[in-house]
Amino acid sequence: MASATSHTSLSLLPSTSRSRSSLQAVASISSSHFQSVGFRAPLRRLGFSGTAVDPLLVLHVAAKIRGVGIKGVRGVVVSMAKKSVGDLKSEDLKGKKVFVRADLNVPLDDNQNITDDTRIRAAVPTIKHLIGKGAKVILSSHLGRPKGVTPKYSLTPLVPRLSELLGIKVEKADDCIGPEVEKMVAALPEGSVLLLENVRFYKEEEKNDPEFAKKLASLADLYVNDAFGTAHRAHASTEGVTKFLNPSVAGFLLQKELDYLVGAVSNPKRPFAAIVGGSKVSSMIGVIESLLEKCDILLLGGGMIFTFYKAQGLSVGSSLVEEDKLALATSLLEKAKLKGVSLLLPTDVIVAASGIPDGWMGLDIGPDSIKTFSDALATTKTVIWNGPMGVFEFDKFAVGTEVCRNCLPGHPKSVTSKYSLKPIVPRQVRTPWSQVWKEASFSFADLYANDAFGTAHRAHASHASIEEVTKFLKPSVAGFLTHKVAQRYHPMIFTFYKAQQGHLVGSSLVEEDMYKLDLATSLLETAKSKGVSLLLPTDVFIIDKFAADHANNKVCSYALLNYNRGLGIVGVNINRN
Ligand SMILES: Nc1ncnc2c1ncn2[C@@H]1O[C@H](COP(=O)(O)OP(=O)(O)OP(=O)(O)O)[C@@H](O)[C@H]1O
Ligand SMILES: O=C(O)[C@H](O)COP(=O)(O)O
Repeated sequence: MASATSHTSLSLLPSTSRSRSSLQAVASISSSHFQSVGFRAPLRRLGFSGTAVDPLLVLHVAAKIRGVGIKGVRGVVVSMAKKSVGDLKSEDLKGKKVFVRADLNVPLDDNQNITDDTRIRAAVPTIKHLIGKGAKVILSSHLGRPKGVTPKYSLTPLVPRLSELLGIKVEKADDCIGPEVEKMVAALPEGSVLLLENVRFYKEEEKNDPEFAKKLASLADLYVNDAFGTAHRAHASTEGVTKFLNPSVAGFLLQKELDYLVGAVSNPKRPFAAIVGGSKVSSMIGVIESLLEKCDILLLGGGMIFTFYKAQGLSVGSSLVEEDKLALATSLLEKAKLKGVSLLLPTDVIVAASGIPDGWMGLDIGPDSIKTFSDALATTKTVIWNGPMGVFEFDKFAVGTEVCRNCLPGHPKSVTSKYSLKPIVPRQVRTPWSQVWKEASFSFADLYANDAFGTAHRAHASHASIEEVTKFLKPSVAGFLTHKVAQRYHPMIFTFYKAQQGHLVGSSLVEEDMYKLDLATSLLETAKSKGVSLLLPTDVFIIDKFAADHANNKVCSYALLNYNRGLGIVGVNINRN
């Protein structure tokens, strides 16, 4: 696929020579990767050639497939010897007080509404099983990372949804230990649930303080851990309590995830890839070392990559670096080589200006890396994933994580992850949102005006109130603000694209008359003859399904807007036929 213009470097970063020299136009990623995402942050190519683009990858993977084919491994799920809640008999549970640690760390909006209840729903089978057998469930969780008692991290907003899903009225305590809680526990009838307050309101929780663990344990007769998302933490309510409660067993969710994980790691369908991201290499040393023994391809992303870059002598600006782990990074790279594991580091990153004047921070992997990673993932049969590729909490740095997620083999079943991707999957994507919105919201109005210019680029998948609504309300018109800005950033580039034979412009604004097309061609030629570097964006941010249906889609002016702001132009390549 070629781009609209030559791959000229665009100097869009602030005027430090280092920045200039390292920024290039994005040109090599297929549009399908970007149908639903948009880049609006600068890109920096890192030139990390040592391990990133691995020409031997295909051969290596083919060799692994041949090697493994002989063993004939087929996606075996290995059962853990650990006891689970399903192993407990009715007589073990009837009338018993069961301390259930779940991970109810759900996202809440500013009004304390749950924006994604996946974790609550995931906890339900275990709780229902227990109450169905006459147990008294003492339900515990953390929410967020509070420092002391913090009302906005109270578990109270979860009570209605929990009650609804369980079909019983869930009681809620204002604390998680102490005489009041003990009283409430004593009053619990069989088959009921008492939700304790956020266990992290006590600093002793994260410190795994034995006294605190003992107090929690004293509330119950036995223990069930179903908090998979928190299973990597040795906290009082996850690890500490097990020293005081017997039996201590896994809940259904934890058991299921462990089965997948153990199956995936000990007996993977090959090629077997591991994706390790997140913020720090220090917290992943053990994971990486152990994965190097097992996997064929190791993809590294997130903040930890900068320690690897720095260890290779590359400049990393103000990005996250663990200075004391440079030697470790080098040794991990060497170990990968030794073990024949294709260790892929991103070759480019998306950067953001930081408060430090001369600094930039790498906050997501860039398009080239995404392409490399996607290609690598396309060859695999098993993937385990821990940690995001970038600062996914911000839309513009969530792209690497999101695109990799979409490339997973057999997505989503073959994946096991400590790191849940659900916070970055817009809720509407997972529900039949067009139907929901059609019935719920759009029926309120007779016609529609969109004046949300700042959100105008959001038509791709998730924002029904911007694009989907227009299918149900006629007329749908621009508000004054949207109209004004659209006029100002008149996307003339598409006339130039069209004038260059063969470029697809979808439904973008083109001045079709031959005069304008000829004019555009002659301007391009004049620029050439005068030796002027006429730079057109090599890619643009589009709305709607550009790749699927070029004819009926529009290309928005965001690239130009960003160009004018000096923010960089990244997004979807302009295709040639
Ligand atoms: N390039 C980056 N620079 C800084 N932070 C990053 C980068 N990429 C990802 N992150 C951050 O990493 C975090 C996730 O990392 P991780 O899974 O290690 O969790 P953590 O909470 O940081 O660490 P832990 O769970 O070990 O306490 C996310 O909050 C994400 O914003
Ligand atoms: O959301 C999560 O990753 C889990 O609930 C664990 O939360 P934590 O990272 O704050 O321990």
